[in-house]
Amino acid sequence: MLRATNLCKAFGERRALIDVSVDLTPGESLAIMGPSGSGKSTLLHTLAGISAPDSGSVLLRGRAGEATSDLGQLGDAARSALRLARFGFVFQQSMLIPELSAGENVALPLLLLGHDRAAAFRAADAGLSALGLLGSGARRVGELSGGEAQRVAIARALATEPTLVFADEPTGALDSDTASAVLDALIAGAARPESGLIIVTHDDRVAARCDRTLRLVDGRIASTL
Ligand SMILES: Nc1ncnc2c1ncn2[C@@H]1O[C@H](COP(=O)(O)OP(=O)(O)OP(=O)(O)O)[C@@H](O)[C@H]1O
Repeated sequence: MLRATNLCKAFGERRALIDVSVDLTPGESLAIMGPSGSGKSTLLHTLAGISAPDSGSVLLRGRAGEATSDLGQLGDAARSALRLARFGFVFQQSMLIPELSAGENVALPLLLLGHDRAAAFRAADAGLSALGLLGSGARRVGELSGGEAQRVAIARALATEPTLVFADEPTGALDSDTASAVLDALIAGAARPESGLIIVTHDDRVAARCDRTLRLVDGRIASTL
C-alpha cells in the first residue's frame, strides 16, 4: 500500500534520515520509535508527503482504477490534493480550528473535497458519534477537554475514509486513562482492513498496540519488530 525505499533527508549537515525503507500493507499499524532527534517526525512527514526526501521514493498504491503515485515526484499542489483525499492526520495538539465548532472541524475536509454540505455534516455527526461525542457537533473547540478535542481531531482525520492515518504523539498530551481511550478510538477507526496507521510515539504501551515497531537511531533503522 505504501512503500518507501532508501529515504535520505538532510537539514544542512544534519542527516535526519539515512537509507530508511518502510513497507506497509493494508490493515497494518506501524509504530515509529526512537530517541529524541532520531528522525521520527522527519520520517512521518516524508512518508505523508508533507516534505520531500532528498533521495529515495515513497510509492502509494492507487485506489481502484488509479495509478501508483510517487510522492517525491509530485508537485506541491498535487501532493496537497493527495494528502487531503488519501491521508488523515492527528498531531499531539488537536490542531482544531478554534473559530469553528467541533462538527464544522470534522466536516471541513469533506467540504474541501467538494462533498455536499448536508452530507458532510451528516458524516461529521456520525463520526463524532462513533467516537463517543454524540450531539457534540455544535460545541465550540474552546469548550472541549483535551481528550474530547483529540477525539474530534481523530473524527476529522477519519472523515474522508483515508487510506492512511499518520499520528505524531497523538496521546502525548493526555493523562493515561484518557490516552488509552483515545488510542482505542484511533486504532479502531484507522486500522481497517483496507487502510493503515502510522504512529510516532515515545510510549511503549502505544507501540505494543501496533502490529509492528520500527526503531530509529540517528536517522537509521536500528530494528523492526
Ligand atoms: N526543519 C528542520 N531544520 C533543521 N533541522 C531539522 C529540521 N527538522 C528536523 N531537523 C533535525 O533533524 C533531526 C531529526 O529531527 P526529528 O524532528 O525528525 O526527530 P524526532 O525523532 O522526531 O525528535 P523528537 O522525538 O524530539 O520529536 C534532528 O537533529 C533535528 O534537529
